[in-house]
Amino acid sequence: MPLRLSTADPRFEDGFRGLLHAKRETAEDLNAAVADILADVRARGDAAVLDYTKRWDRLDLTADTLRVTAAEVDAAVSACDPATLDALHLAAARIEDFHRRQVPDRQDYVDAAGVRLGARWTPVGAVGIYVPGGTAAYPSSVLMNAIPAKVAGVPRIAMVVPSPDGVLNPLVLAAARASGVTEIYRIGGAQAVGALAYGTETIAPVDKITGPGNAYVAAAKRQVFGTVGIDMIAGPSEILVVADGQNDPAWIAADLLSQAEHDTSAQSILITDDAAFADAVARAVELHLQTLPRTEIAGQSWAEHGAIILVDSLSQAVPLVDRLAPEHLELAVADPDALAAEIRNAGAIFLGRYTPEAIGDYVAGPNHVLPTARSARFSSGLNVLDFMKRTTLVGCTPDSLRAIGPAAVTLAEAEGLGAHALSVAIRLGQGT
Ligand SMILES: NC(=O)c1ccc[n+]([C@@H]2O[C@H](COP(=O)([O-])OP(=O)(O)OC[C@H]3O[C@@H](n4cnc5c(N)ncnc54)[C@H](O)[C@@H]3O)[C@@H](O)[C@H]2O)c1
Ligand SMILES: N[C@H](CO)Cc1c[nH]c[nH+]1
Ligand SMILES: [Zn+2]
Repeated sequence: MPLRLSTADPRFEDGFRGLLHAKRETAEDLNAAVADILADVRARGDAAVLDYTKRWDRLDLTADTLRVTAAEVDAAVSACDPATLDALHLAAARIEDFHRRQVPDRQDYVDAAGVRLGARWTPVGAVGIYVPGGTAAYPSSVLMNAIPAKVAGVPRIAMVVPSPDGVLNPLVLAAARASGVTEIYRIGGAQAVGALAYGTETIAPVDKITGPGNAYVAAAKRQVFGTVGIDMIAGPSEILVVADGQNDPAWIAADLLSQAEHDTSAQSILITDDAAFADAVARAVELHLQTLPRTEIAGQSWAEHGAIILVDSLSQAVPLVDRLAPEHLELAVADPDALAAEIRNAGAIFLGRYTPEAIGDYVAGPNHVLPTARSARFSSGLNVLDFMKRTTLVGCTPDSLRAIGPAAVTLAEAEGLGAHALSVAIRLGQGT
């Protein structure tokens, strides 16, 4: 049974702290194991990557077979069902269209003192995309990572995907082709992250690594941060549905299970103001679980991390939503815009009864790589700017330097930094 809570519950006062994912800590021994793998990859390059791939993915590669060839990608694309490829291309086109609107304009102006100011955006030079492949492969996640990089203008997009026992999902390779990936390596885990960060004889280092993965991948991304940039540490999926009693319970139950089926630690929560509806959703979840394919994962997730919260009125949902800061928020209510306007913290909001979260996972257009574990309080989903850098521009003339330079000299002297003061003053004819 998932947790049943109401406003009468004493835990309501503290925002149901027990529901928050505070326990998702990486174990120290896992961190140590990952540090060893990274150090080994740094020291031994390809040889270390090949050893770990043999050990963890049961795949005996050589430096020559690490990279997936263009002919293999051709064969994979031919092996895909045409209708599935059509769906993939529709998704890719919609995702690209949405992300194109995020490309920033160059900003340039001359201020009142005559100083030229501005900022220019340049793409990251090389990006590594991690595609998890141990137990489930997500072609949609390839699109969501690679397309914003392509739209940003990143010239080199290197993808890594583990190939346990030599098996690669053809649709993952088709997605790579559809989204502008320039090279693919059949490796995974911490060793793949290390290869992308430090480079090996075969794999040139990248500047930034994005993409989800298991605990080893997440720990490796944390440890290489600084050597390279990373996007975020995306944890298990989360869905929070705020629904009134006018919804079909079977629809809402399916929505809750859509994220529960990702992972046994995924979190699915319903907040409603209708007790009879809450009961009906709980029953509908049990019914769906009898027929769905990933029922073991979804059932465990729902039992251990599912919750139904009964509130007196839906306005009481607002502070709870903000406190839980969910990755995905569905507002299945009559006026979703009014409720959305009240909410500060959510990775993505799905408005109205006809907008299931799953539409955003695949074809809506916005990115499905979103902040989890309450990080929507301070961060946003993956986007084009994650693949670009902003460089500010300043240009003074003799006159504009004369206008603002003396204040810089004064502040430099106040900080006791003589060379700073001199480098301005000397141009004003004041230094020696
Ligand atoms: N948030 C998202 O958008 C999103 C999308 C897809 C997947 N995911 C998550 O990604 C994860 C995928 O995990 P996965 O395991 O299936 O694939 P994975 O590709 O992340 O990990 C597989 C690799 O883990 C390494 N590994 C396994 N056991 C190891 C050990 N004992 N020591 C060292 N390395 C080891 C191996 O190198 C293997 O190649 C899941 O947690 C899933 O929820 C998240
Ligand atoms: N919902 C996941 C992110 O939390 C992304 C995904 C991929 N495929 C299906 N769903
Ligand atoms: Zn999903």
